[in-house]
Order: sequence, then C-alpha cells, then structure tokens
Amino acid sequence: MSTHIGAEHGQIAPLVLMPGDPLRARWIAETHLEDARCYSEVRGMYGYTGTWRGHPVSVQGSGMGQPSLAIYAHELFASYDVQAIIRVGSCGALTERLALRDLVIASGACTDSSMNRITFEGLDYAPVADFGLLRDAAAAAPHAHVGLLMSSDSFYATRPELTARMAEHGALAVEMEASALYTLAARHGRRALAICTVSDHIVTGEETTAQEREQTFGEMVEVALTAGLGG
Ligand SMILES: O=P(O)(O)O[C@H]1O[C@H](CO)[C@@H](O)[C@H]1O
Ligand SMILES: O=c1cc[nH]c(=O)[nH]1
Repeated sequence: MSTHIGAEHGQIAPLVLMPGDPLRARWIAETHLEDARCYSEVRGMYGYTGTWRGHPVSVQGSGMGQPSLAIYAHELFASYDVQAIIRVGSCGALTERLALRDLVIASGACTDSSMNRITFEGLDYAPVADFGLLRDAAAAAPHAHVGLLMSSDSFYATRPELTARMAEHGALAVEMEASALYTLAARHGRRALAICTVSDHIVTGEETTAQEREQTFGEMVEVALTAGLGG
C-alpha cells in the first residue's frame, strides 16, 4: 500500500484512467470495463482494475485540483510502476468554437498554479502531453479539439480577465489538473494525456448537471482506452 492508495503491488494496471470525480471512476469501471474489482476506497477516492478488450486497465479518482491529483499520480508512478495515466475530466469552454459535450484533447497545459513556479524557481516549464498518446487520441476522435487547457487552482475565478487572456493566446478550456499530471509524468519518465469533455460553457453560460458529469461522458473514456491500449 502507498499512503493514499490501498492496493497491493500488482493490483494496478500499467494504464490508468484518471477522472477527478471518484464516482465517475466507479461508473467507468462498471460500464466500460469487464471484471472490474475495487482495489482502493481510501478517503472515498475509488480505484478499480478490470479489462478492456482483454487488456488490463485501472481507473483511479484524483480529486479536484493539482495538489490532490499530484498525490495520486505520484503514488501510481512511484509505488505501482504505472506507465501511463490518461485524465478523463470535465472542463469549461473558453471559446464559442467549442460546444457543450465537445472533447478537448490537451496538447499542453497553461496554469496559474505556483507548484511549477516553486519547482523551477521561477523559470517557465511547458507541461506537454505524450506525443504518441496525443496522436492516437486525435486519430480516434477526429472531431475533437486539440490544443491547450488552462489548469487553474480556482474553480471560482477571482481574476477571470487572466483566464480570458489565456483564451486570447489559444487556451480552449479551463480545468484544474492537467498541468500537474504532465509535469509529474515527465519527472517520472512516464506517459500522460488529458482528455476533457465540455461540461459547462464560460462564454454562453450553458452547463450540464452533476449526474451528467458523473455518468454520461463515455465518449472520452472510449477515446482514452483506444489511445492507451492501441485500439
Ligand atoms: O470533472 P473533473 O475530472 O473533476 O474535472 C473538473 O471538474 C472539477 C471542478 O468541478 C475539477 O476537478 C476540474 O478539473
Ligand atoms: O475546472 C473547471 C471544470 C469545469 N468547468 C469549469 O469552469 N472549470
């Protein structure tokens, strides 16, 4: 067991899908995987391992925000030898080019977090996706938007004009974890990708319900499984 994950070594697959919502993790395991077994309920942050088309795959909730995701991603890479993590999240669209329920595949992630600023002592690190996962996800979802996510530490922005400036420089949508995931994967020499479904629209004000965010964002899950396991 690691500090926050109650699995024995060998119980977690080399590929992990990672939603923020632990109940989305349970839904993914129950509806997209076969023979899924729960390996961790620590803090209610569920983790499951099952199979998809005969390949072992795990799904682990990360919680909300970069500090929480960093705990789970670090322990998966360092203690369970996980080789690839694909975040399957929700996001808020920053441009009218995106519609509710569209997919965003993140080539890179901007951030307002201080985590990397502290790590790199003020230098600007560029957190990017694994190229192979990005290429295979884009091929599996040709209609998806490929580009930048903005990983914010604040769901309720106190400086929305700064997020808007990111959008003016190409950020497609805002979420809260991709930047830390990409940085940690690089640190551990592993692979990572973030795929998000537009759950709400910052420009138009449209939104989905909590139940929809938990149980209906299946397309990004299939794209993640296809990219992570080679179809
Ligand atoms: O739906 P998840 O994967 O949790 O992702 C998004 O939703 C949460 C905010 O509601 C943040 O974690 C954000 O990144
Ligand atoms: O972090 C998030 C996730 C969904 N929608 C937002 O506006 N922000």
